[in-house]
Amino acid sequence: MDKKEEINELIEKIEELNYHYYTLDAPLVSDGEYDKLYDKLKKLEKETGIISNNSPTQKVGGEVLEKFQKHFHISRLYSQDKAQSYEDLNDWLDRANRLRNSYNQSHDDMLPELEFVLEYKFDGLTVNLTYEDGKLKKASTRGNGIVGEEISAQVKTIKSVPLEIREKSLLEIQGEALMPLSELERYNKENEFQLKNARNAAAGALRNLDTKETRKRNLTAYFYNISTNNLDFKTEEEMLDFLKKENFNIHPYHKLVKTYDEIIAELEKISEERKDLDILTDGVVIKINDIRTQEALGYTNKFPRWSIAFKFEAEEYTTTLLDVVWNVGRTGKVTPSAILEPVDFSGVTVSRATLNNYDDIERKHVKIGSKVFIRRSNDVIPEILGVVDQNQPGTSKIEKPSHCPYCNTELIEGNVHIICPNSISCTPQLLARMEHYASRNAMDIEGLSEKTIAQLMEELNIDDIYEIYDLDYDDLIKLDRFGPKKTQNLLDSIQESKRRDLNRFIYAIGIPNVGERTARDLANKFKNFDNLRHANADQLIEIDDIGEITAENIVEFFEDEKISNALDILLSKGIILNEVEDDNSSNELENKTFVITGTIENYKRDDIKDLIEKNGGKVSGSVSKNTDIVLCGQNAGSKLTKARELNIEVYEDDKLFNFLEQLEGK
Ligand SMILES: NC(=O)c1ccc[n+]([C@@H]2O[C@H](COP(=O)([O-])OP(=O)(O)OC[C@H]3O[C@@H](n4cnc5c(N)ncnc54)[C@H](O)[C@@H]3O)[C@@H](O)[C@H]2O)c1
Ligand SMILES: [Zn+2]
Repeated sequence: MDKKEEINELIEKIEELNYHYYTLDAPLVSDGEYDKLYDKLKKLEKETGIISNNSPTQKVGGEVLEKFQKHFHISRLYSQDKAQSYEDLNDWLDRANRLRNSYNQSHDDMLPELEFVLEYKFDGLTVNLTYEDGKLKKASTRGNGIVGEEISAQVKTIKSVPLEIREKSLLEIQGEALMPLSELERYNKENEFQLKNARNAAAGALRNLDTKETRKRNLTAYFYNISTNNLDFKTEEEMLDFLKKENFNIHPYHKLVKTYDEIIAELEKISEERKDLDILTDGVVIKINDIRTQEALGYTNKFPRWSIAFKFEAEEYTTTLLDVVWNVGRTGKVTPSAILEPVDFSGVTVSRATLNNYDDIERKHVKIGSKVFIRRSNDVIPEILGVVDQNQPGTSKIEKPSHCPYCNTELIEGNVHIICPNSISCTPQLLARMEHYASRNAMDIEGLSEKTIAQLMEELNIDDIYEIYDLDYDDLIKLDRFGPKKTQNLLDSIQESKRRDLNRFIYAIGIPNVGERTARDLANKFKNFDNLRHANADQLIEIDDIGEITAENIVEFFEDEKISNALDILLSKGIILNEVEDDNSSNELENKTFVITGTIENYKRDDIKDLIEKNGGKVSGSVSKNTDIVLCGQNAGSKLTKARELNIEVYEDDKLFNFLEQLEGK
């Protein structure tokens, strides 16, 4: 195929994708895949010089739907030029500097050294608000940058959008409407109709004539730009200040930097932190701070020359679901795991994804052979967001298993999960229980890894945890990969694990719903294991964080004859539990919630968490109005910003270290 044909084909394909994305709010491919096609087109256009006015590279995407009133923007709205690498960013900086220098050579009113404001690139739907006489007159989508769709009623469902402001002159204010990820999760739990992704969920909500539906999605919005000739801002920062004073929601993250190195340092930080945010961001927008420089640099057909969007690696992809396998966990839960056509996720090949439970499969209409959207955040196993097309031909239903794939026992239906009730001899259950017992935060038996446990089960017929205490040198030395040293080390660590704190043991035996924290509470209250075994539900509920269900779980666990016998045998192996004494822990931090952020020199996060919990406090992963104190190390990011915003007490530097030392001294 010659290049011209290839260009035409790409244009056609991209136009189709644009239509599904911008007009229908239901994309056919992930952004990463779209960007690849787009970049290919740009490259071919550059190579051949054939650039049609109609090419998607030459215009802002998004046609208006008939069902909406057309809205003509007073000032044009633009897209953003993109940098996918530091090299691209450097090129942009060079260009901006060249443009500034050439301006300065021919003008007396010299432009200042470049400074940049960094903001999140919010991944939602652009909204343009028109204010006149201090009142919100109209709200519209961006559309193609010249004409958008009027969506005033829809935008007014966003509680934070001010209906009145103090400034009386005519203003157009741009921001991005977003559906918080927590809201997306809530919505999908509560509704039959499943939203696949927060970006399309926000766009679909605002471009919906039924404002009841818009309201149900609890959107939020962040604002970042004003187009006007009536106000005289000198810098981007001044403009943001103005927005803030007028009660627009502006994101607490915006940072003024001067050098390329500073920009890179921020990008590195944000690429990590954004994963903790409750909104989607697909990059950082880097804008020249000085407004006069912005004006001097101007615009292309499609974007400002004075700003650029640095895009992060895509987190979403599409691929085909090939099969579903069912795994059995420690408590007998049988959960589905999707086998995918391998897909390259910025360097990592992904071939599996979680599917939570059978309800999840049904709700998301996932079938064998479905083309699915998957999302990978942090390092966790990717999840399946939904299918591209519910009515895709050639797919087949995923059957719900009736018998355990491992032990063939008939499965029972739990609340949400299917359960294999054979806790005695179902291999994966046993293996997971033993692995949990031996894990670092439980009995901490070094060397007793999943792999070794599997080996012991298979070759020595170990089928309950107490049997490990009977192992001797001769048993182990004959196993594959076991030399004298490894054998002795494992025997030593098994011996050593016989003496542990009571709370570790309570955690290790795997009572349903009893995590580390509850185990500690139980140990503190009941002092020794016997008291706990004979506790009744009323006594258990006296503990703050234990509700009726957990209390019931605990009582049932100890009443179970098989469990009780196994525990008796286990204890008879010479396990000595350090009973909790009153002065062993303090309740100094009772009812206080802490958040840890940044790197704290000489301390591991887990250890700090331990210290706080030992003293009765709680540690949470995110800052909210329920946070009492934020412990702040180096390179702290958005959590710190949020803490300052909410006026939450922050311990850092000396104060932080004094506090930790005091706790350690307890
Ligand atoms: N999956 C698909 O099929 C498909 C199809 C079309 C487009 N897309 C996605 O959309 C992108 C192109 O869309 P686009 O042209 O709207 O550009 P864009 O979304 O990449 O960037 C421009 C937009 O960013 C917004 N923005 C967010 N935060 C901002 C901030 N702090 N300051 C300024 N602007 C901010 C503005 O609304 C602006 O219009 C593609 O790269 C792709 O990721 C995907
Ligand atoms: Zn089973």
